[in-house]
Amino acid sequence: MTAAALEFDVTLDRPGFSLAAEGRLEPGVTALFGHSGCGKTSLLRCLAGLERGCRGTIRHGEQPWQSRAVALPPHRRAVGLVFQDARLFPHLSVRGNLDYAERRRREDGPGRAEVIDGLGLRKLLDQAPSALSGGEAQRVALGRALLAGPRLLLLDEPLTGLDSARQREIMPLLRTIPERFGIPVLYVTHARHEVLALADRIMLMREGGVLTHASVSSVFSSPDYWALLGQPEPVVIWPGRVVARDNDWGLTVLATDAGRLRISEISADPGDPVALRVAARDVVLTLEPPTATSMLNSLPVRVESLQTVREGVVRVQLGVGHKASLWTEVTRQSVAALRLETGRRIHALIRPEVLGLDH
Ligand SMILES: Nc1ncnc2c1ncn2[C@@H]1O[C@H](COP(=O)(O)OP(=O)(O)OP(=O)(O)O)[C@@H](O)[C@H]1O
Repeated sequence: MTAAALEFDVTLDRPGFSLAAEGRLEPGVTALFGHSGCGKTSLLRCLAGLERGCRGTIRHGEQPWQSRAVALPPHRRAVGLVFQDARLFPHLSVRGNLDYAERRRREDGPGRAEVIDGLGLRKLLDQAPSALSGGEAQRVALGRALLAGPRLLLLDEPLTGLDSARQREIMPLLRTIPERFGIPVLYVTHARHEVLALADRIMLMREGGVLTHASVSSVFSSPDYWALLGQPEPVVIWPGRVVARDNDWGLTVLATDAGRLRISEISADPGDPVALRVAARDVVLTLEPPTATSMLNSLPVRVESLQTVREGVVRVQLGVGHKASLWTEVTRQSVAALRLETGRRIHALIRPEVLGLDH
């Protein structure tokens, strides 16, 4: 399949609501996140060609899907859509639902066996949709969308309504889709943990517009967006990579912009990418690097800024090396005891949490 980006600049006007959204979706998972009613589903419907009132331009690679002169109908856009409810054809078996999608395929796409085995559908082929659990039905819906050979996959809260065990079952499958099939995936969700576990980038919407569109790590690490993300405390996301396993101690060593970190062993191999979340509460400040502590990671840091956020509580921004930063919150008493001021060099003990791995 050709991996091409989707570019759009669209508007949609409804009584009491206006959408004006612009962006470029590269292959990979982009989470579409924002408060209820900000226009996420409306944008998805515009891209899929389902909103008659949608104006503007949409282009997939070199192919215009919408312009002044062109308005490709939904079935010519090769868009795969999966909603919160699986919407399978009830009168067809799982096999029948998949056959239908394959017959509609216009161009090349993933192989039938690859989709069936990749999503664990083989045992379900002869079942009726009414006999499937919610998680199974969503897997079939994904399989059906992929077999139609989509150039863009639009997922509208596909995990909502599933219990956490079923979510854990489907998340790793969703994560592999862009890499395996090389298509952009736009993923609407209200769940922060899904964004952190699945997405490469996040498109943050507010009141019908795109507020920012950038890597998950840069958006989550920026205080500007914590309120909209519903982020309860300061946090940074550090992209990293596994560099080694320390089998003697059952540890995994990671390389990050903040330097090498050690964490409890995870099921990842050297070279694998990982994302680390470090929240304010996982950071402890100390004047000297400790000689022995159960916190595995001690980093030299520099105080970048201090801000009183609540009575007696001071938020401290720390620089780590040249590229990484970190937040913590301390009492006024600790500010005095550690003599914290901008530019001061101290040490931070941190306990990073690894994101997006099922272990
Ligand atoms: N079919 C419709 N007719 C008229 N107004 C609509 C229709 N669908 C949605 N709206 C309105 O358009 C606005 C955007 O709705 P949309 O469903 O795109 O938001 P959303 O961000 O997907 O919300 P949610 O997170 O609750 O699903 C809202 O004000 C909504 O009430």
